[in-house]
This record gives sequence, structure tokens and C-alpha cells, in this order.
Amino acid sequence: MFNAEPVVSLQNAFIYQNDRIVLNDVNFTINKGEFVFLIGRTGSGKSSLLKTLYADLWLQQGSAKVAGYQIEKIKLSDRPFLRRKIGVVFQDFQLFMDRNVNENLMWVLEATGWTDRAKMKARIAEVLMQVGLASAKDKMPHQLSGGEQQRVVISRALLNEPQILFADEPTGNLDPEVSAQILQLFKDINKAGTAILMATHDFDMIRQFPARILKCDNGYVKSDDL
Ligand SMILES: Nc1ncnc2c1ncn2[C@@H]1O[C@H](COP(=O)(O)OP(=O)(O)OP(=O)(O)O)[C@@H](O)[C@H]1O
Repeated sequence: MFNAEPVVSLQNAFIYQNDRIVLNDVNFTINKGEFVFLIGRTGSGKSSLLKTLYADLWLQQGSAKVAGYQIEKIKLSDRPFLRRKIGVVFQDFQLFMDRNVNENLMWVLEATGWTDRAKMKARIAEVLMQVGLASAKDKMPHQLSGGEQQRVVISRALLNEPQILFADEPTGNLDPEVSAQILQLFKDINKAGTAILMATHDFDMIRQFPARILKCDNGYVKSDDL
């Protein structure tokens, strides 16, 4: 059945770091399949907002719903279930450097409840194909370039077919040419139906791919669709 519920919606949400308000009265929605950039100066609250949405930072005031989970009420025991419906990609790749690509991906599948080895193997082959690294399964992270490592991280985020990817400066450590390739990959993933909320400082990237923009500015989130 067609489900028109947004994948992310915030109502009167206040984003805190400890007892300090970083963003006031945040209200926006992201629909299934949307691509949204999150911009704003250093320290304006982009990472804090993303962390709140993937339930790493407690939402103390207001409400937010992400992939069907009410974030202000989410129990610690429900967090793994939320994390199966979303994918998270950071600037620093956060791969296990002492495990090969296959082992890095297998670890996530095991941690999220997969048990059928044949299905696990097939899913890993699928996501690696999707990010253009079909033959990298047995490589160690240090044998891959920065861009390739980020592709592995993106493939890891795709394993459980998330409704949305939260990406925090995913190209921050990459040179412009590689950044453009990674952006293209995010665009392809988005075309296939996954919503994306991407924090970035990279205005070239936004020029190359005009999309909806949310801006953290002076303690508020402004939306260019308002
Ligand atoms: N773990 C933390 N504990 C306390 N304060 C924090 C913490 N992380 C961030 N802050 C503060 O919260 C505010 C927002 O930071 P945040 O990292 O969300 O901004 P940002 O827009 O993502 O910045 P950048 O573009 O540099 O990553 C800043 O004033 C920052 O100093």
C-alpha cells in the first residue's frame, strides 16, 4: 500500500548539547525519496541535528519521528531497530581497519540480526556492486583509496535497505574529483528511492546538484521551501 508518511518530521524540536540549546524550535519534514542538503557554518548545529535524528543525542524538547520511530520517546532497546531503517555515513570512515571489506559488512549484518549465510553473502555482493566495488570483498581498508573506503562505508549503510541515509560531511576528507564521484553515488542511491539528508560545507557540490536546502543559522533551521 502507498504510504505517504514523511520519513522524517520534526515539530517544535529543540536540539541541545548538554543543557545548552543549539537549535530552537525546529520544524521540517523530509518525504520518502527526497534529497536534502543541510548547510550552515561550523558549529551551527548540523551534526547535533543529525545525531538527534539517529538517536545518538537525546531529544529533550519537542518531537521528531524518523522512519516510524518517535525519537523523543525511543527506548535504548529500540535504537537498533531504528538503526536498521536508516543508514549513517560520516566524514571519517569508521571502518574496522583490521578486518577486510567482507568482514566489515558481515559484522553489521550479524549485529542487525541476519543469520542466513547465503543471504548475507548475496546481500554483501549486491551492495558492493551498487557502490562500484564488486571486486573489493577481500581487500583490507588500507588497500583502498579514501574514496573507495567511503564507498565501503556507503555500502555498509545500504545493507538493510534504509528509508533514509544521514550523511555528515561525507566528502569532507576527499579531493574534489573523488567528492564528485561520491556525490554521484548518493544521487544514484537517491534515484533508486532512498531519501538522503546530507550535511555539507561544499557549495560546489550544491551547485552541481541543486536540491532542497535546510540551513542552520543563528540557532534556527531555515528551509528554502518556506
Ligand atoms: N559533544 C559535545 N558536547 C558539548 N557541546 C558540543 C558537543 N558537540 C558539539 N557541541 C557544540 O554544539 C554546537 C553545535 O556543534 P555541531 O557539531 O552540531 O555543529 P556543526 O554545524 O556540525 O559544525 P561543523 O560544521 O564544524 O561540523 C557547537 O557550539 C559545538 O561546540
